[in-house]
Order: sequence, then C-alpha cells, then structure tokens
Amino acid sequence: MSQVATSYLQTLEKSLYDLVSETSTNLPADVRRAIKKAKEAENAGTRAAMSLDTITNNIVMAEDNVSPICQDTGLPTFKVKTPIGVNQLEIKAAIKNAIVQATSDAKLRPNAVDSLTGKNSGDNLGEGLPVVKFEQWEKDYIEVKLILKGGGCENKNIQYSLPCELEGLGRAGRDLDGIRKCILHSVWQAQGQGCSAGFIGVGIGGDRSSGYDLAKEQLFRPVDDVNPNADLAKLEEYIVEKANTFGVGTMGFGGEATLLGCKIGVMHRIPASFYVSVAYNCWAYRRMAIDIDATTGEIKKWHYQEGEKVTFRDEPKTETNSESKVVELTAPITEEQIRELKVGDVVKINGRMYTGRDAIHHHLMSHDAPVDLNGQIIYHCGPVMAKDENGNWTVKAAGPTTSIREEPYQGDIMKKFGIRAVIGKGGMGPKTLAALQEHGGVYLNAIGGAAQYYADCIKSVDGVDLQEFGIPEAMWHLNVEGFTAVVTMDSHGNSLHADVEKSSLEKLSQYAERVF
Ligand SMILES: O=C(O)C[C@H](O)C(=O)O
Ligand code: SF4
Repeated sequence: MSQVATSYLQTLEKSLYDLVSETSTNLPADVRRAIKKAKEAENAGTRAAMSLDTITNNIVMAEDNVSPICQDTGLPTFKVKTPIGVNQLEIKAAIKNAIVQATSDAKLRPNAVDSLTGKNSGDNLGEGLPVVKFEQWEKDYIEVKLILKGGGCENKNIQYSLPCELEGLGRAGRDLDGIRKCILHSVWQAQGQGCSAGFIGVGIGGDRSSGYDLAKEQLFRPVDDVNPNADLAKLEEYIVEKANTFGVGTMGFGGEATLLGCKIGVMHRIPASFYVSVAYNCWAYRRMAIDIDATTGEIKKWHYQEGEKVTFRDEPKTETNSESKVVELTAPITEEQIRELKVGDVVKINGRMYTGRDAIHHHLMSHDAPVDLNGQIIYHCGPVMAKDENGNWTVKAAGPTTSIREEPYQGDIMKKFGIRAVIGKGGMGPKTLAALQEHGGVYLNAIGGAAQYYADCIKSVDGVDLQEFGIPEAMWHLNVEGFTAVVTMDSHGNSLHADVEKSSLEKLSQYAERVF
C-alpha cells in the first residue's frame, strides 16, 4: 500500500475514533440548550429541579473526564454518505477499529451481547454490530453521523397501527388527528423509564421497519429546526407543549419538563397499513456528525455546534429540597430502619452495595448468592469499568438501569436473601410494591444517565462475582460515599410511580377531543 493510502486510513480511523469519543462524552450544543430550557421551567427546590442539577453536573463531569455521559453507550449506529468512488469497505473497517479502540479506552461500555448464548463479545463487535448504513451522494466529502441510543429509551419506542384504541384518548383514526393522539400517547406511556425529559423522533407511514428507520432519522435533526411541512411543524409544536402538561417530569418524579423535542417525518404507505412509529430518546441524547475530507481523512466540520454551547459551569448552587427528610444509611440495614422511610425521603448511602441487573436476578432465582445479602443493598447498574496501572478495577461510569425489567424476580429475591433496599430508576410494579410491604423493603430511585456523578460516589471496588456474565452484568462489590437517591416506593404500600402514572393519565385524557 502506498504511503498516501496508509496515512488516509490512519487519519480516517482517528477521525472516527474522535467522533465516537466525543459523542459518548460531550453533549452537543442544541441538546444542551434544550436541557437548559427544562431547568428554567422547573421551580427551584423541587425534586425535578434537583434531578436536573444532577444531570447538568454530570454533563460537566463527563466533558471534563472525557468519560461516558451515561454508562449505557447504546447500540452504535453510523450513517455514512460517500462521494462516488470512495471505498466503503475501508470506511466500515475503520469504524470497527475505532469502536474496538474506544471500548478498550472505556469511552464505550462493552455492549454487544450474543442473543442466543448471552455472551458479551467484550469489544462491541458482533453479528450485525455496529450498525453501519451507507449512501452515495454528489458532494466531494464524506459525512458520518453517529447515534449512541441506550437500551432504556429504546425499550420505550412504540409503533401504532391505525386505527387503534388508546388509553385515555379513545379511537385514533387514519388521519392527522389520529396521528396526534398516537404521539401524545407515546410520550405518556414512556413515563420516566426512558430517562425523561426526552426527545422523540416520529415516522408516519412506511412499513414496520422503514417506519422506525424514518423515526430514528428524525433524531438526527437539530433540536431547534423547523419542519418544512407546515402541518407537521404545527403538530411538533403542539406535542411538545401538551406533553409538558402531563406532569411526568424528570425521571418521572413529576414536574414541568417531560418532553424536550419532537421531530416528525412522513413517507408514503401501502393502502392496508398505516403506522405511526415513535423512537424515544433519553435526555442523554448522544448523536453527533462530522464531515470528513475524502482525500486526507481529516475532520472538516462538526455538526450540531452552531449557536450558544451552554457549559453548565456557573450554575447557582443547588437549593436543598426543604420538604425532604435526609436519611443516612449503611448496610446491613434493619427492617426497622426501612419501615421508617417514606416516599419522598432522600437517602444518602455510605459503605457497601452490590450491583445486580438482568443476568444476576435471573441467576439468583435458582442459585445461592455468592455473598451474604442479608440487610444489603442491590444497585441495578451495569457500569463501565477499567483497570488502573496496578491492575485494580476502577469505575468509569455507573448510573442506574431501568428497574422494571426485574419486576418478575425482585420481590422473590428480596425475600429469599433478606435484601432491604434496591436502587434503580423508573420504578417497579405492583408485585415488588407488595413484597416491599410484606418483607420490609424500599425502592430508591437514582438519576438515570448520571453515570459520572455516581461513579464519583464510588470510592473503591472491593470485589466482583459472576464476571462470566460480562462487565455490565457481573456482581460488583462497591464501596460508596454519599450516594444519593430518593425513596419512590416504600414499605407502606406507597409508590410515587403509580401516583404519577395515574395523574398523568388524567392529563392525557384532556386531549381526547379532535384538534386537527
Ligand atoms: O443498560 C443500562 O445501563 C441502562 C439502560 O440504558 C437503561 O436505561 O435501562
Ligand atoms: S440509563 Fe437513561 S440516560 Fe442512560 S441510556 Fe438508558 S435511558 Fe438513556
């Protein structure tokens, strides 16, 4: 290979590595402005305002540490446009190398799991991963767009087949007003589980797969652009305005900011099918794009950086929520201590906690625990880990994962092992609530996506079990200081999540009348 070709490939790979690292660690200017707007909408001292403070602190920390904003660095999806004659196979190979390097540098969590065996590949490569889609264009440079969309918000995507019946809204027909109802419903059904306040991309028409593709394509539009289609521009504005009256709020804690952006695209359909597909993205809206010089491989331009880039560095100090009682806890915790906690209390944890998510919960149903869990705390978390120069594990990012996935197991496991507290996000269902009451347990909600903030509370990693499940799924023994979370389900049958779901459904029902 000639000198020139070698250096093009090396530069290209470096450019793609920079794109991956920047996307994972530094939120773009348009997203930052939307988050700032959300902060301005919340009243100081409320739970939602405090959560947004944690979120913006986390954004600053991720940028400073050049570490993942959220530990779930998602399913990397690249969209590439190339001039005619550019070798796409070389670009794909360079993308893969960049992904492997970024994973080994802890900019990405090893996230590629064999769907049949459950084995994590360890380097983010796998069957069909990363997703890379190519298109040719007439321009003379390469454009690469990347989205790192996490699993919690991906699980809240929803596709409607019109006509349909919707909770709270009734019949949605095959017209603009039916579309309006589906989109409102999509935001409501996500509640706080996709780490609200979120952004949605909507695809009208197509079939099931092209509809979702169109929805995801909308997530590449700048947050503050205006839809060239006047009807859709009106609908986008309407959806954001009304969704923010639902009272779901940040993390589903209640509040004014539920939806930060809505982008709608339309394509033709076939007569029998009418889909409305919605892609929900968390506040950690990590998408970026670059233009690359097709002869040198160098980055010529970063997208989404026009306008003010809010730094969140000179924010006024967080006012503490005067309504909340602050309780310090250290495991092992007694039943008596747990029964004193009520929904709304703020808990500060010091000492030991164990991570456990999907694989651990499944495992514990039919096996003994590797450690004594009596009186202990389980943290629903799949961290990004790295080894320091002495070979010791360090935590690079460690926010909570969506707890509802553990609903089938959680209550049984708490009772079986004597676990007193679980920490996660998005809340859990009636089965867990009943178990908390019966056994004396509590559910604590941490701020989803605040992976740097929580990593900072983890002072050491004291051990790990079941590492064969892969880094995110292993049981890490963490020693924490001042780890803060809110009681959202207590041992007296109260659930903030159930309350917010109910009150937001009432709000949703106010929009059943025809508008368009
Ligand atoms: O996998 C994770 O760590 C989190 C996930 O994105 C979630 O929101 O549940
Ligand atoms: S934890 Fe929340 S912020 Fe992170 S990827 Fe999942 S939904 Fe997004």
